Amino acid sequence: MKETKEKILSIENLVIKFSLRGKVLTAIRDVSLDLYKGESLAIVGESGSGKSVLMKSIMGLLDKNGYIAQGKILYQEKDLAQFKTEKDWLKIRGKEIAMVTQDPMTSLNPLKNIGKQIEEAVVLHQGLKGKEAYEKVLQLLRDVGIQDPERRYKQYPHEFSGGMRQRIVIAIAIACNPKILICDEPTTALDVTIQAQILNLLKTLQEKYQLTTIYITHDLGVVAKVADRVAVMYAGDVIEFGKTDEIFFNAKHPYTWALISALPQLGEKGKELYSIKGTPPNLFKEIKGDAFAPRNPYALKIDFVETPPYFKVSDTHFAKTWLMHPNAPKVEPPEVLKKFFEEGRLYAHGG
Ligand SMILES: Nc1ncnc2c1ncn2[C@@H]1O[C@H](COP(=O)(O)OP(=O)(O)OP(=O)(O)O)[C@@H](O)[C@H]1O
Repeated sequence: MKETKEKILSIENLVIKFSLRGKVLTAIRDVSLDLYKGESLAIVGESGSGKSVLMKSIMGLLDKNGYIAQGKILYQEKDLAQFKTEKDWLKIRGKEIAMVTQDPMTSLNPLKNIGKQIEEAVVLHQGLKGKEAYEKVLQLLRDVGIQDPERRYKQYPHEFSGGMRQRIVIAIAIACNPKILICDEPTTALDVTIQAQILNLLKTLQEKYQLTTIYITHDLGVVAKVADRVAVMYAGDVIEFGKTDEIFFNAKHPYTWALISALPQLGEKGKELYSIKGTPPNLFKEIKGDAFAPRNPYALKIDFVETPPYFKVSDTHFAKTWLMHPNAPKVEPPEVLKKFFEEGRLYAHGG
């Protein structure tokens, strides 16, 4: 992480619920999370763990049946959780906090050339006009690695490959001069080589435009490439967070162990890749204790009764697991992980 510790966004005790056919589902359960200026934070977790809902809440994009039941989202001395109208959100969305999603086709207009689409953002958010706006678009196209921008300006989304379209969406996001860029599975729909190029591009732009970035992903490979810090979500809660090395090579929550064990790099030749057994809890019901307990081979009795607090691993690393309690039995991570942790720590410290 960059050495600045200035907070740019603070989520405090956030609870988000959805009304569905007369019942209530709790998608975010008392989440607190700080985002620091200039950093790149990855939010990881299985499908349904609440990553997208959490991000949508900071952009005012929750579905109509969703609402913030409790908590704060503090940004520049404002509590975004209190925003009620679209007018409020328009001051933040795009302008201060922008988002790049998995499928660029849904954010691009198929009937307009891409130059005009980027130019609209430049005119609206940077107040440029005419030739100046046009030049800015060309510069943005170059910034996102699109060659021959004068010719490309006039082309339509269908004339670009998936990777190129993602670059255009990134150009539109950057055109708004946001402070925070949320990348929601930005490379999931792309093939592996293109994925790497897009991630490199995002890293370069983060430096150039001094962006704070949040990556939502279930791909720990992406995390390793781009993130300074990682927050691991399970069933609507952040169960562990820390610097990327701390999460990769010194994880403490058995759910994080399970996520890392499922990494393809850890697969043994001829053996099926590890996958987490069981299913996440029903979010319509109240969750008692540690939500992961029923799937956790290391679960203690207390895990089924009481929610663990955050235990401190280091100044930057916290884990919500009773295994960290001083009186808990000493439990070693799975064998395959121990080896990975040891080798990783050596590598991470340059030894
Ligand atoms: N509009 C909605 N109505 C009811 N439930 C919803 C709604 N939107 C999201 N949810 C529920 O909230 C929970 C969290 O969903 P979310 O999309 O944030 O998960 P995710 O971690 O982003 O998953 P994925 O990786 O699949 O995108 C899920 O149980 C989901 O079914």
